[in-house]
Amino acid sequence: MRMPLIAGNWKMYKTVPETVEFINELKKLLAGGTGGVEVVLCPPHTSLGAAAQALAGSDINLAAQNMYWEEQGAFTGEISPPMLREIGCKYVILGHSERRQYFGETDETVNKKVKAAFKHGLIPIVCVGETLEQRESGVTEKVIDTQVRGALAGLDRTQTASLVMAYEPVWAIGTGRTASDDDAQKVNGLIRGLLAEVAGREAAEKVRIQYGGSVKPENTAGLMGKPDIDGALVGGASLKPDSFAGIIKAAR
Ligand SMILES: O=C(CO)COP(=O)(O)O
Repeated sequence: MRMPLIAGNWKMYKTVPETVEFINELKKLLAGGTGGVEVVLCPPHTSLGAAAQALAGSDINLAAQNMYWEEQGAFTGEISPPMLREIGCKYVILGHSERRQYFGETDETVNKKVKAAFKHGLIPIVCVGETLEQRESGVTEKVIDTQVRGALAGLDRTQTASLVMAYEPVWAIGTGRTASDDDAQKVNGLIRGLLAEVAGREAAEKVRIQYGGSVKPENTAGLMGKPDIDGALVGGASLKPDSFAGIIKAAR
């Protein structure tokens, strides 16, 4: 059985005091435990240290939203995998559509980052997803195929089995327009099939594949009821402790 994984991607929101306040509130809301659901918070880099301290002793894990692939060097403005490990991250989101769209990330750079994550003991949450234009022109499957194979090129089976995938259709991000449960399942199932092709069925069955795009407490249970949807990567609804806790509870 795959343990559901609910991750809150805060994007470029929350100062340090806001981060600490959120975590203290969330811990109260989840005082009875996370109920067999793995919970991950992905604050901006500036809040990671404070988040790690506030989360100490809880079973909530920490993720970064991005990183560079080199260990150190003259790369102004970048953060390395060992720096994320040192500050307490277990996961790192890689290849988010906003990184691809606004910061020039490609399947090649995502692949370098995925390999660097594994080298330094971080678990990548690899994001893939089509734009509205691509969906409407009928190339969703092709886009997902290219992104999945590109991101995972050169990984061994053990690495592939341990990563997390997130299907985030770009047209559903921040728009209030969620993919239907069936549409999300269709692409998540496609992703699992691709994982089986590149790493074998046994590895593919271990991978948690999240859905992301306007996830809210009200639509979580329907999505989670689908066989290949193993969690959610939540943006807007992860910014308030009560709605994020509502999603975690609905995923149980
Ligand atoms: O991009 C997302 C999570 O990474 C989804 O964002 P929203 O939940 O705000 O649509």
